[in-house]
Amino acid sequence: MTAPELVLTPSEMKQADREAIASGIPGIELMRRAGRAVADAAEKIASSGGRIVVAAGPGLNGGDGFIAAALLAERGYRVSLGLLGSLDHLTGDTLEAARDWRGETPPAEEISFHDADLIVDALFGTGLARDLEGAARLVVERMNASGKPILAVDLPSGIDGSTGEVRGLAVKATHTVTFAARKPCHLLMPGRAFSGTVEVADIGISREILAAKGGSLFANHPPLWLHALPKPGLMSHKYERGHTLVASGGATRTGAARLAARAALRVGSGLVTVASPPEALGVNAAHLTAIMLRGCDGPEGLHAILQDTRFNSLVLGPALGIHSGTRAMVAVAVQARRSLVLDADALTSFEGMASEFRGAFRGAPAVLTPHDGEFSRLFKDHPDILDPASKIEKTRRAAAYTGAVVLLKGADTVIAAPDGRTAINENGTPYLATAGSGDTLCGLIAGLMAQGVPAFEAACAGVWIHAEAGASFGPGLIAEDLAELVPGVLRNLLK
Ligand SMILES: NC(=O)C1=CN([C@@H]2O[C@H](COP(=O)(O)OP(=O)(O)OC[C@H]3O[C@@H](n4cnc5c(N)ncnc54)[C@H](OP(=O)(O)O)[C@@H]3O)[C@@H](O)[C@H]2O)[C@H](O)CC1
Ligand SMILES: [K+]
Repeated sequence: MTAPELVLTPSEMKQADREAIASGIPGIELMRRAGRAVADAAEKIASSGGRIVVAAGPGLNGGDGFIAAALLAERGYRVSLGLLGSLDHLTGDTLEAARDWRGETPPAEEISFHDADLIVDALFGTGLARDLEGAARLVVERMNASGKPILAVDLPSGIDGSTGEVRGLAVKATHTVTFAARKPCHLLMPGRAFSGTVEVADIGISREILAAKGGSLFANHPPLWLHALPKPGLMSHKYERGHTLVASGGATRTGAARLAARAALRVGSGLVTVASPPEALGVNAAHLTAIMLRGCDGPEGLHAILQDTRFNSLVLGPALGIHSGTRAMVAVAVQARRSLVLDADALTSFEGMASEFRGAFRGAPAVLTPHDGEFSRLFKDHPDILDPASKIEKTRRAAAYTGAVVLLKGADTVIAAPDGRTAINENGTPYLATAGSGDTLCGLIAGLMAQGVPAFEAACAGVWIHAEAGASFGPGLIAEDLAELVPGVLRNLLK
């Protein structure tokens, strides 16, 4: 089975580099391999004998650029190289790499990109330390204005490797070659959009070293959680596949719960029940068939239903209303220690009250699924959680604080477990930004937990399945479609 894809932060990658060097691969050799991978990638983009312009920076990223430039010239390309900063200031492996290059080294701000078939961006990689200004900014502006294909070395210059943020200005690359493992900026927005097609080149750093220095951050793909998905056997009974309970809003706000319920059923929860306020029983009954229905009058009603221990997984939040009654429902659910998904109103009802969530979810598996706005409202009195520039860091801190798996939604959804395991999702589609889409996601996660899938794996799998379903449909997608697309996604996954 394929191993999960490790993603390393720039500082983890630096440690892995050091470890690889300590284990006997000289730094210059790592750089030569990196430079060769860049040259190989350039050859796939620019036709033979074409013109390639390399912009090299003062650090090791620039060193990779010198190696690539020298190799491409040897291979018959017409190569020119512009250097940011002075040749006299180059040191270490970069200086050694520069000696391979036989051509001129005019200032990068003076080289022309207009007749290039390909631009190689080797200005800055993981060592970017501040916003682009002056000469660096000028070069990047001209590269972007050229309209030529740009191959970024390691990452597009100006993008922060650990957060994916633009530091003032960044290269808009069409291709990126990175080394050993992807960095967060290749998956997080906006870095992902600036990276173009990303290729990971093996430069001989072993997976053992990568896993020892990184090991807690992953790209969210099936190898991360497929092993945890249930595969119902011939003898399995619907009660063994769990019973998901979804709380419904009032008479005019019932659709969200039914969307979640349908998704839970489609993802394999053996039974699913909508818990409905008495006044909404009629409207819910008119729309439900395979899904069961129970009257549930507020927190007391929920408490009574949960006396039946077969309800093992709950969704609370979609369209429940923002008020103390919703807080009381959450309290009942937490006390009952069932698998729990909290979304929407169940989060916003705790605006500025995150302290009530402190460690609250340590007793049973729980997943919180905020979007940015819900996250900011919930943790508004917690700058330590809201302030980090990195979405990964924010999500991890929220998970550590609450003891729940936290799933911070977006084009680059991040899922973090309290133990630090974190995944970044990348198969999303803009078509998922449609009313009710989040309700469906809650149902998928709860339905997986009902079947015994642990919270982190359920959240990761739920996000991926949800996005895959959305992407398979494309334009015109509405939330009602999503649950119906789940069987096709599962069929492919489980075959
Ligand atoms: N296994 C690997 O991944 C390998 C990666 N390699 C390459 O190494 C780079 C990282 O190299 P590093 O030297 O640490 O950093 P950079 O080259 O990205 O940048 C550092 C230099 O850039 C200057 N700098 C930083 N920010 C700015 C800025 N905003 N404006 C101008 N100059 C800037 C910095 O100067 P300081 O004044 O801050 O010191 C440095 O001079 C990695 O990305 C890979 O490409 C190796 O080849 C080995 C294998
Ligand atoms: K770069």
